This record gives sequence, structure tokens and C-alpha cells, in this order.
Amino acid sequence: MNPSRDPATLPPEFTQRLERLFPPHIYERVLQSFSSPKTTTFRVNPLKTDASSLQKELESLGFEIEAVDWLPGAFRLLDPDQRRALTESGAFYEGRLYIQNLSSMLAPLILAPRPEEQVLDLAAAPGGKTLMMAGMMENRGWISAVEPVKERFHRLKRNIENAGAEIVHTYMKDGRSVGRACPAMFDRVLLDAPCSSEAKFSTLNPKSYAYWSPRKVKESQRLQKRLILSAWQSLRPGGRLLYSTCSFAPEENEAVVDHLLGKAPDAKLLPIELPIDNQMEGLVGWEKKRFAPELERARRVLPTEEMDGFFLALIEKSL
Ligand SMILES: C[S@@+](CC[C@H](N)C(=O)[O-])C[C@H]1O[C@@H](n2cnc3c(N)ncnc32)[C@H](O)[C@@H]1O
Repeated sequence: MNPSRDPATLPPEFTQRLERLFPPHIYERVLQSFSSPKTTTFRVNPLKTDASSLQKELESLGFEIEAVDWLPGAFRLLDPDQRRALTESGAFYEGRLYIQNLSSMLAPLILAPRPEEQVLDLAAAPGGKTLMMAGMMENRGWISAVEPVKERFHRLKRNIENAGAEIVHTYMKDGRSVGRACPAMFDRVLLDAPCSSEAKFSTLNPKSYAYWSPRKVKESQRLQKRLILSAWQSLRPGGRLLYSTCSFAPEENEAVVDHLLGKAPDAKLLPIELPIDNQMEGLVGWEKKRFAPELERARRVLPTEEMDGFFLALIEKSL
């Protein structure tokens, strides 16, 4: 498969599923986003510097950047040709900045961990969200970051050391076992679940969807259902769980959260306020399957020229 600007190169079974999921005007937009290059965005690491010093440092080196007005500490790189130079800059190497899609930054923003809390990141590598949470917690408290895949685990460790995130403790473990091992231990749990990644497919990188199939979506769902129950078990009463994926598939999103709601009478979905326009509430046109009405509170972030597609659900455990 060769890189192409034509969305017609995506697997037809995949685009048909999207067509059933979204209203026509959104479907067209989503489809086009798979063939457009994305703006590079990044985040200041407040454990090493502050946004205005970072901005001055990068501008003095000739980088064309702009602060994202709805997300303090986030920037966009205006000149796409400077991406390579950014990844070779001292600020990048020394962990003063972290390149991250804006959609990914929404998960910590909505979970909102605070200093001194006990936090679990159940699927953590390479660590972008873990590090953002360590910054929000001002390096005070405790973050357990779990990742079972060896190479990814070591990358996570390197990123944490480089960022100076001293409150992060890493565990090379399967997230499915954590709930049983650490019941009711955490104030906040992030489950940024392994998924089919279909909201990040790009026709410019056909490898991104080379192995996609409806069967893969179902396989992801099986793992996600077990991970969400483990995440729930590890959460203390009164605590909050943020479930996110970079997939559009209801099987990997609503169905997984619905599975938890069916097993946990103490689970309640909370409304989510996102500071962006490109979002969609609830489900449109997804065939016969019905989910708990509360699922309307979950959000899909629609892809744009600078944001990947994303799904977010915030769930609270009753006291
Ligand atoms: C979407 S990525 C996480 C991205 C990360 N939160 C970030 O922002 O950098 C999902 C991660 O889950 C890991 N994973 C796969 N199976 C897992 C399991 N059984 N338990 C925990 N994590 C798992 C994958 O290796 C992958 O690193």
C-alpha cells in the first residue's frame, strides 16, 4: 500500500461502519481528516520550566509557535517543516516539552488529578498522559504507571526520568491483575485503553490500518472489558475513573462502559465539559444496539487538522 491523499484507500468495511455511526456532514469531515496531515502540537513540562520561558526559548531559536488559547501550556508548531528541528532541540531532549496531540491532553484535563492524590495510570506507555498528570499534581502525591509491553515499558521509564516526574512509579504488569492486587486504593484512575486506534488512521501512513478488521475491534473489546473492571476495583469509593480510547467504535467505547455499569451499581457517569467545538454527544444512527441512557454523557472528539479523534467517559464511584 502506498501513502495517498484519497480516503477511498481506507478499508471499505471500515468506512461503511463510520457511515452508519455519524450523520452525513460529520461523516464527510471525519473521512477527509484521515487524509490530511496533522499540525504538530506540544505541551510545556511545568516540572522543568514554564510556558512563557519555553515560548521565549523556542522563538529565539526561530521556531514559529502559537499558544493554544483553550489549554494553558499547550502550543502548536505553525511551520510543519520545523517538526524535525523541534525533535532535535534541547528543550525536547531535556524534557522541557512533550510532543502530544491535543486530544490526548483532554484525558488528564478532565480527570483533573490534584497534588497529594493517589493516581493509577493503567495503560501508561509512552507516558504522555502520565507526565501531564505529574505536572498537574506538581510532583506531589503518587502515580502508579502500569505497562506490560517490555519495549514500551522502558520507553515509559525513560520519558519519566527525562521529565523529572519523581512521583511516578512504574510497574511492568498486566493491567487486568491490578484491581485484585490493589483494591479501593486510588483517588483517580486513568484507563487510556489499548484499542484499534481507528480514530488515528491516516492514508498518509497506510500501516496505521493495515491490520484493521471487525475481528480486531472485538478482540480489543474483550481486553478493554477486563481492564475497565480491574480499573474499577482499584478505585476508592468517591474516586473517579476516566476511560478513553482513540477509537470511534461503539464496541470499544459505549459497550465497554455499559459493561461496567451493568456490573457496578455504584458507578455513575458524570457530565463532561470540553473546551472545544469539535465534539459529539451520544450516538447517532448506530443500529439496534442500545446502551444505558447515561452513556449520552460520554463524548467523542471529532478529528480536525490538529486533533485526533478520541472518546472520553468520566465515571464516579459512589461513597
Ligand atoms: C493507548 S496506549 C496508552 C498511551 C498512553 N496513555 C499515553 O498517553 O502515552 C495503550 C497502552 O496499553 C498497553 N497495554 C496493552 N495491553 C495491556 C494490558 N493488558 N494492561 C495494561 N496495558 C496494556 C499498550 O502496550 C499501550 O502502551
